[in-house]
Amino acid sequence: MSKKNKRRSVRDAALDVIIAVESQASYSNLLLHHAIETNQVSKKDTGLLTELTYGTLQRRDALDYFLAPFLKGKKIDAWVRNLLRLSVYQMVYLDKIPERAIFHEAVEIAKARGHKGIAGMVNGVLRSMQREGVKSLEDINDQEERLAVSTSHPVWLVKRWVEQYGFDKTKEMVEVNIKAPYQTIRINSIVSTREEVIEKLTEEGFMVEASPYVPEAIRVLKGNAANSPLFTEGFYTIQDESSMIVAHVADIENGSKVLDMCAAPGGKTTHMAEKNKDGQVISLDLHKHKKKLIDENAERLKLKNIKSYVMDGRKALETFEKESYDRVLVDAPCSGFGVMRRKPDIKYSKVEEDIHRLSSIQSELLSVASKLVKPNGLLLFSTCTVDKEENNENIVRFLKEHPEFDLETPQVPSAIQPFVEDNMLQLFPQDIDSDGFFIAALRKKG
Ligand SMILES: C[S@@+](CC[C@H](N)C(=O)[O-])C[C@H]1O[C@@H](n2cnc3c(N)ncnc32)[C@H](O)[C@@H]1O
Repeated sequence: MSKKNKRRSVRDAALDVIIAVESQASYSNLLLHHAIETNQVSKKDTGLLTELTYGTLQRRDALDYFLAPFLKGKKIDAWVRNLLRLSVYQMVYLDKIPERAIFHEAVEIAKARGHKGIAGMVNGVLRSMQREGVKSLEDINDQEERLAVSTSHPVWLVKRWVEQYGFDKTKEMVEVNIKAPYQTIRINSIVSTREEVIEKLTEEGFMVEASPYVPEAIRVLKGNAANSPLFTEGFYTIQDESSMIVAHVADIENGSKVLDMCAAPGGKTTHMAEKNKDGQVISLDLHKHKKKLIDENAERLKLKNIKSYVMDGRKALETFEKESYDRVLVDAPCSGFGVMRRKPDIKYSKVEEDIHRLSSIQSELLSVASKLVKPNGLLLFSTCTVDKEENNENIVRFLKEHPEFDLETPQVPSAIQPFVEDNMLQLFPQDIDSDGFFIAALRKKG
């Protein structure tokens, strides 16, 4: 079969990704990447595929709110609900797609996946919505609930954030969370400079600019940097700007012994290894398939000073010697509320109980890490989440239980300094238009 024959309509491909995300088969970014890589839609349609998939996932609750009066509690299959969501997303939020094209595609997909009866129902719902218009979000009286539905965040999470950070900050955050993120890359300082990479990518037709916040970061405004040969040749790594700040805070002296306890896929391990050419980085991860990602990244970036192990960080003391590392990083498993822009499924899969469970794992990892740091060494704690229980409160408790540590002012790039508060860095996604992220640096007394 020729490649052309294998191609499917862009909306059909988007629907598959949305259905798989809902059934928790995988993360949206991985599924979307797979659909593009396996050439399911033509190159020119990849932008639309991304927009339809992310848009529908990002706005799920608002779309359900618009659909509810037309479904009148009718029981429908998950794929039909998702087809309706996909169609309503285009009707309400995209103005370049003619409604007749949306209806036609929806009916064709419904016929192909179901039968004529379902196609008729889908057509009926969409045409009624077109005729009668959608319900206003202003009809929701409670302002926190309105904010939650209009930006499709769980109500409990919006209420929790309002309590922790106030209404205005929460509003800014949830509004940014539904905007498309752009890609950023971190140059490999061992093989190149930021200027050289910018020049080469521009020659290849990418639209890029230097990050105003992180010295080794480049923002990719047009194009997918994973498709450039420079990526395969190890000139850079795809990584969010917020994540890059960790290696700055680690303040590594070349020749140090570094332990990264939760290291896969190796974003921070490789960054720290680049800053520690004559030293060593030991990288642990709980999962075998993830350790492989660390090794692949180290090889691609031509870094020889990384040694990885499959290991539960909480058991690291059974293998590694006490007080033998200059730097220990706990880039902990977390609720991931800072990366909802790139992984919208996080909004629908996490429950409040996850926060308590994760916070206690983080605390266990910190406790083990504290024993592995040398006197005068630094213990670094980071998460890609926005939640006080997982972040600030873990650090405050740690300091109470470990008087041998002091909380140190984190050494962040100068443009990030305004965001440091009480010697901890909690970045919100709206701060530098990047992932929400938390970092604390704990110095073991000499
Ligand atoms: C936030 S991610 C790390 C991202 C990584 N530091 C980077 O910059 O690319 C957390 C990682 O911790 C791993 N993990 C979860 N629990 C762990 C544990 N008890 N010990 C070691 N690794 C763990 C997960 O498999 C996941 O890869």
